[in-house]
Amino acid sequence: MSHPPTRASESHSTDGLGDLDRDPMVELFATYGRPHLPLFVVGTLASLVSRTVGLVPPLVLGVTIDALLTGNATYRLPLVPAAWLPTTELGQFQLSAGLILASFVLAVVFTWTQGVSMALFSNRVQHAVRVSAYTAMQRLDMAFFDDKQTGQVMSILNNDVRNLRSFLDSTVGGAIQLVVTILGIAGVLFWLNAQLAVVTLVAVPLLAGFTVWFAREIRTRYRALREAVGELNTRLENNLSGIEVIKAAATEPYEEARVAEASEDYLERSLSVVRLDYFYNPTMDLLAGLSFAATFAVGGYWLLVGAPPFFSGTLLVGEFVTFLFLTQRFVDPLAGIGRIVNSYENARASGERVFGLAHRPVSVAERAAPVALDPVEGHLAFEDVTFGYRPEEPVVRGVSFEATPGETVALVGPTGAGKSTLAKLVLRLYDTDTGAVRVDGVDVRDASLADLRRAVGYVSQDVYLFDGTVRENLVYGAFDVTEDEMLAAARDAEVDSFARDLPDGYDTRIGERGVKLSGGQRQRISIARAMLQDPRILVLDEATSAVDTETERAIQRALARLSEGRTTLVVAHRLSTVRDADTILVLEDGRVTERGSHDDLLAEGGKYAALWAVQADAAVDFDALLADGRGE
Ligand SMILES: Nc1ncnc2c1ncn2[C@@H]1O[C@H](COP(=O)(O)OP(=O)(O)OP(=O)(O)O)[C@@H](O)[C@H]1O
Repeated sequence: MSHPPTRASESHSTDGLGDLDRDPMVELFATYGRPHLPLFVVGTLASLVSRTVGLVPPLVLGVTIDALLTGNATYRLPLVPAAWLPTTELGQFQLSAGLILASFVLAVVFTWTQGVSMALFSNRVQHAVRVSAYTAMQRLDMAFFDDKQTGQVMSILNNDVRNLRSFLDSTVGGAIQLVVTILGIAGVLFWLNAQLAVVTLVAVPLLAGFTVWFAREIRTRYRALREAVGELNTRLENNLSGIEVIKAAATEPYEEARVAEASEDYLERSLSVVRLDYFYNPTMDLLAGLSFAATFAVGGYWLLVGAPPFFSGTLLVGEFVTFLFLTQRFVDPLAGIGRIVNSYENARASGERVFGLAHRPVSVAERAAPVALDPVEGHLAFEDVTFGYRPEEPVVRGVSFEATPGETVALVGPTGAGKSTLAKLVLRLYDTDTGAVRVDGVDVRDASLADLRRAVGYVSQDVYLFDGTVRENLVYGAFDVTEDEMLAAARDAEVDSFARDLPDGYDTRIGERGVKLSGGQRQRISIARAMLQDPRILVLDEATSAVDTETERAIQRALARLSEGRTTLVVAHRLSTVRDADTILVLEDGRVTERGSHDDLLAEGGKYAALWAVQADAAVDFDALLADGRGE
């Protein structure tokens, strides 16, 4: 399973994503959260108010007990001037009951406001993060996509982005409430009885230290887990795409085992998170419980026996009840810190992956001031080009050739010789290691990428069609063509003949990747697409797969119409294409070993001539012939 590193992974760490220069969570808030700050502020304030209001019932309860039930103190409410308070006991009791009721109603209203604001905030941020992660992904080098499995990228764009949302939605609100509650209650506890508060808070440093350890431990486990989600997605995505092969080869049990293996790996890593969580959470609960028990023991002793050693003053029953209520509200959130740290670290691992896409350096990028290629004449030149997918293993070596506008250059050679790679270099899907590819004399690295790719039409070996109608696929990339132009191209590319017979004509949906069409039909749609793009330079990677003679002829006619008057670089598998080319390059192991027109090469009597002499079929078996030529 291990591959030697390629360009995509050599300069990067574990997962081939870019290194972030700041914490992913800072990036999340500073870049994506900021535009929706009002929602966040409303949510936070609502959360603060609902928590503060929540403190009212225990305070009122304590005061009521001490003033009205035990009669140990006068009826006093914090922050309320004594003159405003009722003087009769019944009036005071009614005020207490009213305050308790009002505080519950207000808490509900503000909790609702907080929930709605945070849900809007998190969903909007999710949308912005997803769109920007997609944009970042799209600009990455082809080398990234060669290396990275679709499932991994999908899991970043889907699962990891969603993970960030659920963190913002449930955890951020919870964390703010928690901080407010802990700080607020700690303050009130000190205000009520500083000596007893020390007993309650003595557990806090322990809890904090333990939580820091937990956060560190769980971070690496979450990173591994996010990776495993990607691996599992990759497996599933591969199998869905290859379902036909699986069924045809009857490899269902084998694939089930492979999916089970990936799922088990995911399970293992989830469990490693869960195990840590299940050690941490009860320990936190225990420490919090001890803090409550200690408060109860010390306060109870104080009430029953008198001030314990090192303590002074008196404690009232109502005060103690308030204190215990608040202590309970203090220790519960303490125990909840774990859930928040957990969710934070999970989101952080997702954030690293999502923002890693944007921070990944791109080598095939436009210069600051790119040269416009508009209009294009169509002069194409390769100057001593060397390129390898891994720089130490060149697959194109010192290739030079030139095609003046309107000329056709055919590339022939055995499989793996580097023909398709040369074709891709014209589009600048990769950058050359040495030498240069020039269009109209401009090095493609200096040219505007959009101009370059508009100027070069590419009909690849494996035609990719999008799920959609025939019409949508025809006009893909040339969206503003008229109906007549579309129909003319469809006729020229011999699409019209079959499109009209489809159930809904041009509006027939062709399925994912165009599965509802035959290979030859897909090929012709891609030729029509190139016609509508009307490029000055054409790169044709002829399909090697055999089609029937009639289809073959239709494709040939379509290609001939398409390449008319355009500079054409064709990876040729058919004699007709080769014979009519202005220049033929024989490529072997990345090098040009013969070059010239068909007649020149025949006269030369080299490998091409030998090949031609024995070639009887329409498709050329360069492999066998060149092997014969070498006397192997
Ligand atoms: N994306 C890639 N990443 C790494 N290596 C690649 C990649 N694409 C092709 N190669 C390797 O580069 C070499 C040249 O491949 P290329 O597709 O250019 O050959 P070709 O002459 O077009 O072959 P064919 O006639 O079979 O299409 C091969 O050894 C191949 O394994």
